Amino acid sequence: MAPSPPKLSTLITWLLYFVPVYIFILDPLIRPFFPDNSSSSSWEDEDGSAFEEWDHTPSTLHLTDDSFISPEDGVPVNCPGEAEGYRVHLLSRAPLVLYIENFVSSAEADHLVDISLNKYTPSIIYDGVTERIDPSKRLSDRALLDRDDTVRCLEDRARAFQGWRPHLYIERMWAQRYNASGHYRHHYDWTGSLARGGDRLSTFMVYLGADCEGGGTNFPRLRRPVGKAWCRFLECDEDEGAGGMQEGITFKPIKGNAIFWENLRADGTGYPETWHAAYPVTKGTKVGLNIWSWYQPPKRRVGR
Ligand SMILES: O=C(O)CCC(=O)C(=O)O
Ligand SMILES: [Fe+2]
Repeated sequence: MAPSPPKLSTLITWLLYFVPVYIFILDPLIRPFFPDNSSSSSWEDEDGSAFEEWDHTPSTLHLTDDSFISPEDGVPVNCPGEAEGYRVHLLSRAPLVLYIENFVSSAEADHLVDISLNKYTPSIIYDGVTERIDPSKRLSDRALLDRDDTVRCLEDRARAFQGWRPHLYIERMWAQRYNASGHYRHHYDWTGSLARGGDRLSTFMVYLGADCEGGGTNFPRLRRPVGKAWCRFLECDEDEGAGGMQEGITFKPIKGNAIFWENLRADGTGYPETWHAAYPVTKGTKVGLNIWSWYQPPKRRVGR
């Protein structure tokens, strides 16, 4: 006698078991074998328009080009005005998000602002094809910093912070200045371009100048840690201007402090949780410093 087909109720029961097994067990297991770089084509702003944030985009990634990255060229590191040390606080494990108090000293911050003056040009965005100025998405000025002693010292600090990780390249540093109404809409710093030669593994967002109101750095997909301890660094409901309306967490601009986060998972795909924005400055001026680290996977030797 042919076996009778399973009853509908049995099928539904199987499905109810299968869905959580797939989501929590099978999918995480097979995901590393099928890296999802589709995120590279989903650079979407909240209004649904394609939007990327590159400051400088080589048509092919040349991580040896010293107009784009800061090669380790053996120049001895001399750190004028360096602070005693910094303090690190863990905000999230995956993605790794760390808050660094006193990452640059006040003297270093002032020096970096000084050398950025007279170098500012309007910040651009890049949509994968053309670079353009679009103040509705990014309204700020940026300055490429010369690699003087302080900048080299900071490159060295950023490398050390990341354990002198091999295959990591520090991008030339840009200062970014926001005056009143300056902002940067939500975006990722990564692009899903690892297979094409490299991607931004990590970001240090350093506050060099914070004589401003507003201008917090918002991560709508990160959750605020419990307790009040983080309210020193994060907008909390009682903070004026926080308004209780903001999604996720918002870091207050505090001179000398930095947020560090990893953009890429171990398999090279980007973390959606790193979606972030610079909220509008409502008064005064904010100056930030981006330190981006690129990762370029080692090339496999053929025939071994
Ligand atoms: O200025 C900020 O708070 C964030 C800046 C930023 O996200 C960027 O320049 O990529
Ligand atoms: Fe960013």
